[in-house]
Amino acid sequence: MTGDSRKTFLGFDFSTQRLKAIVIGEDFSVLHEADVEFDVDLPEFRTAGGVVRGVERGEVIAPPLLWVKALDMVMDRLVVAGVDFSTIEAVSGAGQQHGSVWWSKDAETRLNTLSPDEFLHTQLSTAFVTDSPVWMDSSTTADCKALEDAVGAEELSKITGSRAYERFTGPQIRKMFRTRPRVYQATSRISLVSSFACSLLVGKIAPIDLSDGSGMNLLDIHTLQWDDKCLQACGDESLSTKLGTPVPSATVVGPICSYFVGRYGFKPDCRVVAFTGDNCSALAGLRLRAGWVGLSLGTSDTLLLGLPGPAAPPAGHVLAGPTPDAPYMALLCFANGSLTRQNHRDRLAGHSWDAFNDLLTATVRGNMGYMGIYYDTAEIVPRAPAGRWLLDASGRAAERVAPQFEARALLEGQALARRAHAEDMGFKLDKSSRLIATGGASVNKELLQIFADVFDTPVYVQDQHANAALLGAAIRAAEVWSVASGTPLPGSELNVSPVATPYPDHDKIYPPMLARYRQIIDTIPKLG
Ligand SMILES: Nc1ncnc2c1ncn2[C@@H]1O[C@H](COP(=O)(O)OP(=O)(O)O)[C@@H](O)[C@H]1O
Ligand SMILES: O=C(CO)[C@@H](O)[C@H](O)COP(=O)(O)O
Repeated sequence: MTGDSRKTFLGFDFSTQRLKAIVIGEDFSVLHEADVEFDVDLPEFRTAGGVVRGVERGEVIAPPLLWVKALDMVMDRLVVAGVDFSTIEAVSGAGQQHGSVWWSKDAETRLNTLSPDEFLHTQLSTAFVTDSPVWMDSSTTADCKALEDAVGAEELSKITGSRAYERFTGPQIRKMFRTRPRVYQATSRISLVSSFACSLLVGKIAPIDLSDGSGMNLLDIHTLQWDDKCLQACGDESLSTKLGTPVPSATVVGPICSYFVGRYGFKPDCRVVAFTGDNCSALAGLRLRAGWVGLSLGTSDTLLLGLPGPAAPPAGHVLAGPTPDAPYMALLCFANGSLTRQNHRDRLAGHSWDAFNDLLTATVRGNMGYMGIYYDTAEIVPRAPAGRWLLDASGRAAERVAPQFEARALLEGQALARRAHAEDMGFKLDKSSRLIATGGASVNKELLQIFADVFDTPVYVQDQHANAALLGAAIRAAEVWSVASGTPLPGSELNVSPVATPYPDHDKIYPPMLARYRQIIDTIPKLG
């Protein structure tokens, strides 16, 4: 459709299990969508849940070529969906946080000279020196300790907004520097998953944005620059060059590269806006108001809150925010989210969420005293190894428990954990609060009902789209383009609708369970 005057905006989400793409109009309405599920659509990479378990305990990686191949695949699906790429004014994206991409010495040249006649993955087959450690990796406990010893645990939290966490990129870089020095030396640049994905779109190594950059234990969230002490503790003098200078999230990184112009028909002046972390993008997509807390139910479960200024939390994280409305944000992440729910759904009810929900409704709130903690993968909050604890009403380990009690124990246990640790981090929740749920599991009303009862607050979902990170990516592209080009856009307000409100007796059931949850986690083993 040449000469079409519509303006559209493209967003990507390179999340843990899939790559999603969305095209929105000037009013932010959704025009087209496509996605690529890594395990199903790219079986040659042999991922399970989008990742590969490494040989070492706690090691979790993903091959960057998987994401490269997925990009061409999702683009082809957008073509089939009828997208006219010549109307796209700007592109942005989100990526799973903390994962690092290790570029080889010739990567920049390869990115600069991409030919539209060949697939990206054939042209970039030698662009990476190793697989990417991702956010589920928990193999860097020794590096976290070394970083905290070098900087001071509280000082690190003051500077970077987080104590040292296994999945954070600084400790991951330190492990690479320590255990695989040749890989470290052979690396020209280190990207986050978000800035790596952006690099493919701009045909050069794109800068790390400040919001996702705050998930590394390397950035001073006050000065918004790399902190020298943290850099020294994690690598050598070449580390700041390998990372490049971080930029505000609202930066136009460049025009789209000629590969996308030649292959898909983008305009040469289509702008690429810095990509950010998926949770940062979700915060942008949810456009949270005061008192609203975001609940992202993707592979991980996260709680999100906009903050007016930086803070030094004892647990959880404070990041630079992704938009001017949210200069800072609080984030609490639980590793055992949807994949853990899905594993136990398969075990207890077969492959159907409806059958799993039937189990949930076959037992009462409070679950006759059965409580469970299910960590299929090492947990982040609290820091604990994989394990499973199921207790009966008298506090004894329960065995051979009927599936309905297990199903509810799993979900009530998860919701109680989210609430307890949110309180510990200082998330303010009261009757006037709202939880705004997003991500794959936010379509499950039985699950959201449990969160409403445990949190003593109604749960809402966004009307426009179930995936705020993806929508947020396209909205960020539109908003940054609008400012940069001086072209006002009509945009649209966020509409949310209530899907679950607390039952009247919830406050008799869940506060005692919350106290019991705290006692139980005191007794389970901890990482480190
Ligand atoms: N009806 C449902 N109830 C609970 N969870 C669901 C439901 N439908 C999908 N999911 C979960 O959503 C998850 C994917 O969510 P998504 O936000 O796409 O993840 P990510 O962004 O991390 O790749 C799957 O692991 C699946 O278990
Ligand atoms: O580690 C974190 C946040 O700190 C995770 O939330 C990742 O960002 C993965 O996100 P999802 O794929 O689960 O949305």
